[in-house]
Amino acid sequence: MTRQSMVMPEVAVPMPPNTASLFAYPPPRAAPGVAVRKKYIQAQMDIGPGRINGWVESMRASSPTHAKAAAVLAAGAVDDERAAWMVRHPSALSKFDQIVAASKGKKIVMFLDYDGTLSPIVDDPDAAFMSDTMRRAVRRVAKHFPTAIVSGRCRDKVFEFVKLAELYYAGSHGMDIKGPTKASRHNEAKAKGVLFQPASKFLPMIEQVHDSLIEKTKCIPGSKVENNKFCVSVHFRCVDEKSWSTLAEIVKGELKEYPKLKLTQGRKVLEIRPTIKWDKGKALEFLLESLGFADCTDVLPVYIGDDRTDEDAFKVLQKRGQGVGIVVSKYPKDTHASYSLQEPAEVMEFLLRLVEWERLSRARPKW
Ligand SMILES: O=P(O)(O)OC[C@H]1O[C@H](O[C@H]2O[C@H](CO)[C@@H](O)[C@H](O)[C@H]2O)[C@H](O)[C@@H](O)[C@@H]1O
Repeated sequence: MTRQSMVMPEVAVPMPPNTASLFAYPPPRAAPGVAVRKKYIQAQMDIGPGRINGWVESMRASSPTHAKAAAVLAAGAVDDERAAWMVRHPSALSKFDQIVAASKGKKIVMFLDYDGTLSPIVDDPDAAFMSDTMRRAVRRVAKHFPTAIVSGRCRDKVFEFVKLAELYYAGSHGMDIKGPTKASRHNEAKAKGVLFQPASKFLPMIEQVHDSLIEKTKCIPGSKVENNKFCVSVHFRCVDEKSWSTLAEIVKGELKEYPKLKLTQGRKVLEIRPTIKWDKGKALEFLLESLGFADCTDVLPVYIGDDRTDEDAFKVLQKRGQGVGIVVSKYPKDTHASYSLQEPAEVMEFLLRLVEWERLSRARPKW
């Protein structure tokens, strides 16, 4: 494997210090000193067993309300920070030619997160529908490149949203992987029929936790507990901030009873999952291997995602020195991705450009 196959923006700007965690926007630019900023970054790390105040701070930082972030942007308060971030993580659209040039002689394999990447973030997780135009774009991508959806959601649920049988699906943050059920020209590879569930022994435990949390959170208006099969999501997007500490106490209390489970955090969601060493990054590696690209230099994995859990996949690409990581975000955030796109609409534009480029390059005479 050569370092040359990792596609980095041409601008030679060093990565920011590796804090290993993704932090949300807006950072406290007006903060007078390092201490405040440190506290802010700390609050964004995965929640440890610490005090409830720390939990609540972390919950607050997990995803800014769009109104708040937009207001800060409108005030021009973070223009410099954003411009600097865009230099380090340029738009995958503006650097499209650079990205496709790097794919010369290589097979592109596409990995797509679902929420916040293919569908916009909405209040009700059950209503995070994907538009028909996005579905058409993903279908077209999958005609040209092996394509996988990698999501924190239960695999069946994400399939209900995406509805494309020709794709690979990795649900429960990669803990539930299944190959396509519909034939396509990429399916002859070894991944056909693959089913991989490294956390299957946790299924009864997750069921118990889910049922118990449904009961215990009934008293908190707006909270929602989602069964993602091998993990449980506790949503607080619609919970009044005054009740966040109560919700955190409940989740913390539940975790105490299950030392084999741990807590991570997504966008306004607390996620309980097995302590096994498996994540979206491992799922990406597993799928590449299943597709027959384990130690190949002629493959270019492209991973697009918006969440902290997608950072595990970006880190894998970085470590392999291979591929293109694209973070979906309107706001600066600490990331291991090389490029950025602002929102699902831009993701769609990128996917369609890729399809068009592939179509034209096939038609082009090769001399
Ligand atoms: O890996 P992903 O596909 O990005 O899934 C991560 C979580 O996404 C969903 O929650 C998020 O989107 C919801 C709908 O827009 C939003 O209401 C919620 O606040 C977000 O956290 C999903 O419901 C979770 O189960 C996933 O873990």
